[in-house]
Amino acid sequence: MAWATIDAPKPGGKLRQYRIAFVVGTRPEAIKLSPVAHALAALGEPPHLFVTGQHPGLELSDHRLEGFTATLLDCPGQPDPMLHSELVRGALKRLLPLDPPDLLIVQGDTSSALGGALAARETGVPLAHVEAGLRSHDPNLPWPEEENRVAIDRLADLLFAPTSGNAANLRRDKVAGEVTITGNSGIDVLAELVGPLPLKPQRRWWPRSHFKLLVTCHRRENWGSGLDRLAKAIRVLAEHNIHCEMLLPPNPKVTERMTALLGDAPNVKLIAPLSHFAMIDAMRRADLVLSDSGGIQEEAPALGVPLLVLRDKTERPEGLTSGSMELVGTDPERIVEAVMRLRRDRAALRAMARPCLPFGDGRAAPRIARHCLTFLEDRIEPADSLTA
Ligand SMILES: CC(=O)N[C@H]1[C@@H](OP(=O)(O)OP(=O)(O)OC[C@H]2O[C@@H](n3ccc(=O)[nH]c3=O)[C@H](O)[C@@H]2O)O[C@H](CO)[C@@H](O)[C@@H]1O
Repeated sequence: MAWATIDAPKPGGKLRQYRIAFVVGTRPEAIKLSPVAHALAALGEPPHLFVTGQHPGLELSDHRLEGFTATLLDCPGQPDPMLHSELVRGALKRLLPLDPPDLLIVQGDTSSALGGALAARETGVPLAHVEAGLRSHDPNLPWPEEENRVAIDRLADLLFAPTSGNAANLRRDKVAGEVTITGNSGIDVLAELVGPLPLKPQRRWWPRSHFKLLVTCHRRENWGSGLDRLAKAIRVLAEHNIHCEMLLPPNPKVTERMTALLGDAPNVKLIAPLSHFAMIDAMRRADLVLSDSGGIQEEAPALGVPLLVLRDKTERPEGLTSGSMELVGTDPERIVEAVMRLRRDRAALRAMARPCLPFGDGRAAPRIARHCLTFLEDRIEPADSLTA
């Protein structure tokens, strides 16, 4: 494995170069780990990336990660996410002992993150979890992510909780590792893309000929009948002159189904996956977003974009408390009622569109990077000085 090295003395006069590695499997992991990688690099500790291949089309350069050394694990996502975790775990169990990192960092709740966490534990590599403590308190919603979160948090030495509610979940679970509230690094990325946070309210809802929705739906729980119900709601809304941009996810099964259900619907435009910048722009241009995504629940409040969440439960209740989003599930009547109500009631829509920061202030990554270094200094340097 090629570790990036820096010849100059470390900031603070230290000569020790730590070896920090990340596991990156999916687009949201790349989005949220990019600012952490850059914050570590700014402290003289550029991380090495283990890219699992869970999302085969993932381009590191789309997320400003191309400058970091990387090992490709060649473990594409599997229909059975548990099998995928096993593949990542096996690949890393072979690689980590060859040149062990001082710290392995995983993010979120993907099968890549779980595989990385298990491999770290089994090879004795300390583990940090970015985005720790999220809980829907229902092992099936979302599955397997809720189980993955609980398992990773139990294994981690360092737990970076985005919010105080996430930290409370971790205390309730009596995790053994050290918990720090940092904010979500996904909000740091928004600050890079749209400018300093908090944003000023920008939406006016001047009378327009049509009301515009942006819709994303990719969660496993919504495959099958959930997609049928959502498509039914969108057809009804389109008949009421509500224009809908439906974002097709990379998953071909979901894309084929949505194309079959909505390909010919008037006022509905099906669009291919967008770059993160284009996605944020599309969210800001929509009057209302409908989504089952986790990351979009964090981004919408910060951008001041009203959001209806196409799920029955969320692990991000902070967005509900802030008034930026509502849970509507996938019942067509409930979705249509909520959209029509908000189209009529502009005051309610405007109240949902006040930019707010329940998931972090945009400075999570430097906090996470500093904590990682403090942990390594405390852990490694005393041992080094004993053997010197
Ligand atoms: C159920 C759930 O919440 N699952 C998790 C999932 O992602 P999550 O559900 O957030 O995954 P998505 O695929 O929706 O990715 C969301 C991110 O991708 C961006 N986007 C979306 C569509 C598009 O065409 N282009 C684009 O750039 C969004 O702006 C957002 O930043 O993995 C994340 C990373 O571990 C976790 O934080 C989430 O908890």
